[in-house]
Amino acid sequence: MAGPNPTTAISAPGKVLFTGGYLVLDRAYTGLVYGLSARINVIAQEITTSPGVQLTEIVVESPQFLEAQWRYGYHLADEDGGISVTQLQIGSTFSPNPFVETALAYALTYISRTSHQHPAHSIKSARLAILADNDYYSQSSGSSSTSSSSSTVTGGGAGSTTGSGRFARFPTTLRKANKTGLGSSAALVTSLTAALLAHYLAPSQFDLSTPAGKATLHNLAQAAHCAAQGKVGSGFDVAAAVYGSFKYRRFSPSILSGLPEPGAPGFASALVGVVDGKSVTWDTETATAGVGLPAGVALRMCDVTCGSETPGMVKQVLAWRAREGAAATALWDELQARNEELAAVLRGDGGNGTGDIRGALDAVRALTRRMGEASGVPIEPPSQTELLDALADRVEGVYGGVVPGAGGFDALALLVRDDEETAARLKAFLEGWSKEKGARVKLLEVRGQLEGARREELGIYEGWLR
Ligand SMILES: Nc1ncnc2c1ncn2[C@@H]1O[C@H](COP(=O)(O)OP(=O)(O)O)[C@@H](O)[C@H]1O
Ligand SMILES: C[C@@](O)(CCOP(=O)(O)OP(=O)(O)O)CC(=O)O
Repeated sequence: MAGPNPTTAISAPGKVLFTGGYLVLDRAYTGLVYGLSARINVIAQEITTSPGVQLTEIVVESPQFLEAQWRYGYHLADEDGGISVTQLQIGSTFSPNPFVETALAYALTYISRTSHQHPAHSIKSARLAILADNDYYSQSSGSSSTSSSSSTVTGGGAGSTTGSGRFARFPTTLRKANKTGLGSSAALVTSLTAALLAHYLAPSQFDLSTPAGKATLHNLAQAAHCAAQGKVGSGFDVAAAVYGSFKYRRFSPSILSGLPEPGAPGFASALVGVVDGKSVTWDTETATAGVGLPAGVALRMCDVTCGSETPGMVKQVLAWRAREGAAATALWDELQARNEELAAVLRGDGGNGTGDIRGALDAVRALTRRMGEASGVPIEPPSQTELLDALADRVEGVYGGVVPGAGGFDALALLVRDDEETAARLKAFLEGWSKEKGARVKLLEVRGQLEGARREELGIYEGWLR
C-alpha cells in the first residue's frame, strides 16, 4: 500500500565542481566533484485529519522564508500519463516553484507504479518541510535596510523560540534571497524525491542505504531536475546530492531525451523503465576512489556575493568549441591532463604531501584562463585571479584555490590547512580585502564532505516541525 510511513527526514548535500567545468558536459572528460557539508533537509509527515474528512493534498513549505508554502492537488492522468499535480491557490498569493512541482509529479508517478497503487487517491496526503543550511544563501540577501549580521534570526520556526539555531530565518521571500551557488535546486529535488520515496514505499522497495536505493534516487532525481531546469546539464550537481564526492563522468544525454512530458500518454511506463534501468543503460560514473584530500587539508568556500549566469556562459563556451574544433579539443585534452594531475596530488600520489598543491592548481588555472580568453567568457576574471593569488601568496596555510564550476564571479573554492589559526587569518584577510576593494568577500562555514544523501534523526529539526 502507498504508505505513509511515520515521519521521515532525508538530507542531501550541496556541491562544488572543483575541476572539469565545461569539459564535464562531454562524456569524453571527467570532473572532480566534492559534496559539501551544507545540506538541504526534507521532512515528510503524514497529515492527520479528523475522522470522516476527505482531504488529499501535498503541502510543501520552506519555513525559513516568507510566503514559502506551496499546496498541490493530484490525480491520475489518462492513458498512462502518471500522477499529475496542480498547484492550489492559497489566499491571494500564487507563486509557482517549478523544482518542487516537477519533483512531486515524477516521484508520485514512480511511487504509484512501484507500490502497485494505481489510483491516485491511494496516495495519502502529506506535508513536506524544507530546511536548508544557511550557507546556501548570502545572509545579507533580500533585506533592503539591514546589515549582514542583523538580517537573519537563527532559531526555531513558526512562533517557536526553541530551535537548535542551525537554520536561519530569512526576512525575505525565496525569490529575493541571493544564492551562493552551492546547488540548491539539485539538493532540494534530490532530498524531496528521497523523502517521498522513503515516506510512501516499503523499505523492501526503497532503501537509501543500499546501492540499489541510491541508483533509484539518482535516476529519478536526474530526470526530474533535468525536466525542471529545461535543459540537460552534466548532472554533476544531482549526482553530488546523492553520492557526495567523486570523479564524475556524465550519463549519455540520450537516456533522458525520449521521456514524454508528465501527464502525456505513456509517461508513467517510460519513467519507470528509465529509472529502473530496464529501457536504458545508465552510464554515469561516480568513482570515489579518484577523490581525496591530503591529511590536514580542508576544502573551504568563499562567497563573493555576486553570482554569474551559468547558462549564457555555457552557450558561449560550447559555441567556441564547435567553432574552433581541433584547437579547442587540444586545449580541453591538455586541461583534462592537468586536472588529473591535480586530483593525483590531492589523493596523495607522489608522496610530496601539500608541497605539490600550489603548482598543480596554478597549472589548471593557467589553462582555464586560456579557455576563457579563447572563448571570450570570464571563467577566471582578473578580479578573481588577483584574489586567488593574494590568498595563496599572503595567507599562511592557504595552499590555493580555483573559481569552480562555470567560473565567473561566483564563490571561490580554497584548499587550506585545517586549523583554527588558518581560518582566523583567512577571515581577517578577506575583511581587509573587502574594505580595500569595495567588495564583499566572506568565508563560508561550509566544507568539503564525502557523504551523500542520508536519513536524519528528527531531533535536529526541533522547533521547526508542526
Ligand atoms: N529552500 C528552498 N525551498 C524551496 N525551494 C527551493 C529552496 N531552495 C531552492 N529552491 C528551488 O530551487 C530554485 C533555485 O534553483 P537554481 O536557480 O537552479 O539555483 P541553484 O544554482 O542554487 O540550483 C528556486 O527557485 C526554488 O525553486
Ligand atoms: C559549466 C558546467 O560544467 C558546470 C557549472 O557548474 P556551476 O557550479 O557553476 O553550476 P550552477 O550551479 O548551475 O551555477 C555545467 C554543467 O556541468 O552542467
